[in-house]
Amino acid sequence: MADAKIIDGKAFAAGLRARVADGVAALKASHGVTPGLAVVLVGEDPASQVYVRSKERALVELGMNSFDHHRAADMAESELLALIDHLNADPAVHGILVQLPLPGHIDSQKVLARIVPEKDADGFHVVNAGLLATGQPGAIVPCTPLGSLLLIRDTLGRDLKGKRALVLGRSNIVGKPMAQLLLQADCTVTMAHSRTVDLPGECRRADILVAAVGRPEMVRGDWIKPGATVIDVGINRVPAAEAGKSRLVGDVAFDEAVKVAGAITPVPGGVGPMTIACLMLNTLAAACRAAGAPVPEEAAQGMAR
Ligand SMILES: Nc1nc(=O)c2c([nH]1)NC[C@@H]1CN(c3ccc(C(=O)N[C@@H](CCC(=O)O)C(=O)O)cc3)C=[N+]21
Repeated sequence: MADAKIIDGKAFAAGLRARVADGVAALKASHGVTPGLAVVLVGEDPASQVYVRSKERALVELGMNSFDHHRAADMAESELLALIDHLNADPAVHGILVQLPLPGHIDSQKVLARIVPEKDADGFHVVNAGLLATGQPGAIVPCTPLGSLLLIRDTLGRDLKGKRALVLGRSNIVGKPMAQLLLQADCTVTMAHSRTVDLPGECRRADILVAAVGRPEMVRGDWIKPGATVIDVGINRVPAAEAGKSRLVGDVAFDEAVKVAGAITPVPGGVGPMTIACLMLNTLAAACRAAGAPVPEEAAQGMAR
């Protein structure tokens, strides 16, 4: 069999960013509103600094306002909550992102719960999780699952009815919302995790396999149904052959899987760039809702807007 089609998330994300930039320009023209995202970074973790910088760059490129709030790792939880309150009340801020993980002395759930749901650009607030789970209008969908669904629809077409989907991983930020989106799209959804009996067998039944467990190259080629669509959410840094160097690998053993799958996302260049593009889309959507303008269809994914 021919090798799988490699799903170019980087190219799709570039197209999505261009559509968001058009939406930003249209909202400025129609309502005089410039979408703004506040990015809150606590501490000096180098990986977090890289992500935050790429988010800020994307915002400016797309014509949006970027409000940076970098704070020391030892800031008090009460100070962070006060900053969130301030951003909640600021009409120029349409989205708020608190970069995770937070330092250990800060309760992340408490901080995320403080963001007003309408400004929760990550879609992590329990209100947004609940709106998504119950299929109600106005849900902000988490960026990585949203980006993954856009790639799945671009590969298989809009109609995913009756397909068997398996989500490997049950986190609140990827696995659970991914399963909700696929269910909303009329897939038959299985959620698998570390305690699943016969993980390879479960995976082999899936027409759509989404791997989000954070274990480097855990999903092997013989776990994959021939022709399946494989979405690899994992971004794992592992030692490279050359001493002292590292490389990025996904949760899927790509070289094996590419020989079996029908289509597969690479790491890097797959889901990662979609996460940032969808953060831009969610910020635009939040600004549209705040202004009473129509919300882009891509942000809603078939749910009521
Ligand atoms: N509140 C919050 N929201 C997040 O969305 C969030 C977060 N905290 N904390 C950290 C993780 C991680 N994350 C990534 C985004 C883009 C890439 C990405 O673009 N990756 C590139 C490669 C990057 C590289 O080369 O290092 C790729 O896969 O092609 C990766 C990881 C968002 N996160």
